[in-house]
Amino acid sequence: MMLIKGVRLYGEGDPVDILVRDGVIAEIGPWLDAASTQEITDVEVIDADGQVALPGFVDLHTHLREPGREDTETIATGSAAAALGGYTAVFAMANTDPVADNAVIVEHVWRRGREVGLVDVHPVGAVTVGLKGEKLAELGTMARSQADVRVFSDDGHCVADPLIMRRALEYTKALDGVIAQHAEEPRLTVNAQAHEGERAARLGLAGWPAAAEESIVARDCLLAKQTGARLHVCHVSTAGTVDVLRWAKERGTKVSAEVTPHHLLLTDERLATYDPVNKVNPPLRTESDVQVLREALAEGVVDCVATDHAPHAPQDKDCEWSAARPGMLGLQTALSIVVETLVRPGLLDWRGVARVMSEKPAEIAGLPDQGRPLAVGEPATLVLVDPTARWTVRGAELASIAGNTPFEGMELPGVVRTTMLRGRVTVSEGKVQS
Ligand SMILES: NC(=O)N[C@@H](CC(=O)O)C(=O)O
Ligand SMILES: [Zn+2]
Ligand SMILES: [Zn+2]
Repeated sequence: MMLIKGVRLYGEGDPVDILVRDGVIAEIGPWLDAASTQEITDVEVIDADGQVALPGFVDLHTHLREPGREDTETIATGSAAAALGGYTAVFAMANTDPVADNAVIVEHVWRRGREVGLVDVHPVGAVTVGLKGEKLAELGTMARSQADVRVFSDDGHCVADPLIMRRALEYTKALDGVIAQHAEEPRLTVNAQAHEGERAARLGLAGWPAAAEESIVARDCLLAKQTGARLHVCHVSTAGTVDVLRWAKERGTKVSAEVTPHHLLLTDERLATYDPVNKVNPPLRTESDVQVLREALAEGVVDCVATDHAPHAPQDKDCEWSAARPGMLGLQTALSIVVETLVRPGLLDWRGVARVMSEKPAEIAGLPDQGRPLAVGEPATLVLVDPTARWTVRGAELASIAGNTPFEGMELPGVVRTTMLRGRVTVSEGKVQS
């Protein structure tokens, strides 16, 4: 049994205590120890004075690199990074080696996640065999496997062929699943290295035009509307995509969308140093895109935050810009970036943080026991955040094997003190409990 003392639920109202019994929130009230728990021995007390309690975060977009690139991240190290970031569930993208395009691989990832036990690891199934975009993978077999796959994505690649995309949407509709699309028209991004605009031109980097993203999002929204299937748009990066999403939602399309922490904070101004730590797909965009993305998230046109946590080995990052792989770490810095870019400027309150980091992603993925309200009878799957403390990001100190963070040296607000998964403390005072 556990007693969490002195937290403010969703950062609202007076501080309360939360009694956790058998993995469930058993009681919530002021000064529980004085009354109901008086005779109870064996109570572990968590002093959370001044902290904010939120439902555990859910990341719809994580690259765990196992199997295949265990030199950069494993299910164990990625799970630790996730728990430290306040996450209780993550969706592991399918672009592993071998690709997670069949039941054997997704069951392996699922089982390994359970063994580690720090967060619920849900494998994402590939949409097409080998992410090649040519032939649908066995979506049904993955859905019926132990891993119970409901989110399918070729992330890293776009499902570019409109006919394959349409079939995939029809198929996943029947499975009650969702396609998460990496929206990038490949014909418009051949050799692309940076956001197409003034800065890329000045730096001599080939451009990745906003329209390469927006045209695919528009096309897929039309296909989703026509098929009645659910579409999720990965890592939205442009103001134009927000316009398309707003239009599609207004006409009743079942579309949801995520934005990454880095697209909420960083711009292509970063590229001036040619440091590949800033190379990511889709690329960092402009100040006005960043502002529009923040407002769209606050408003709900963009539904949630997803990290696109993408660990890479030093040899794939500490090299010349054009040779470097795109992607950056995200799990341990996501909350702080959301606090910095949305809570502090007053665009989102803590209730809103719970919505965009926990409730919405759980709903999009169809998870019944994540993103639940903090209420009696609900699973004790939650995170306790110190809202006023600050910390300095050091890539080498993060739990990931790789260290490629663009936030190196930044001092950020919001510190995760405790993470709890169904009553089990996975992080205590910022340390993983394995
Ligand atoms: N975001 C990235 O820049 N890279 C991702 C792939 C992806 O999300 O498209 C990766 O797997 O490294
Ligand atoms: Zn992607
Ligand atoms: Zn990704």
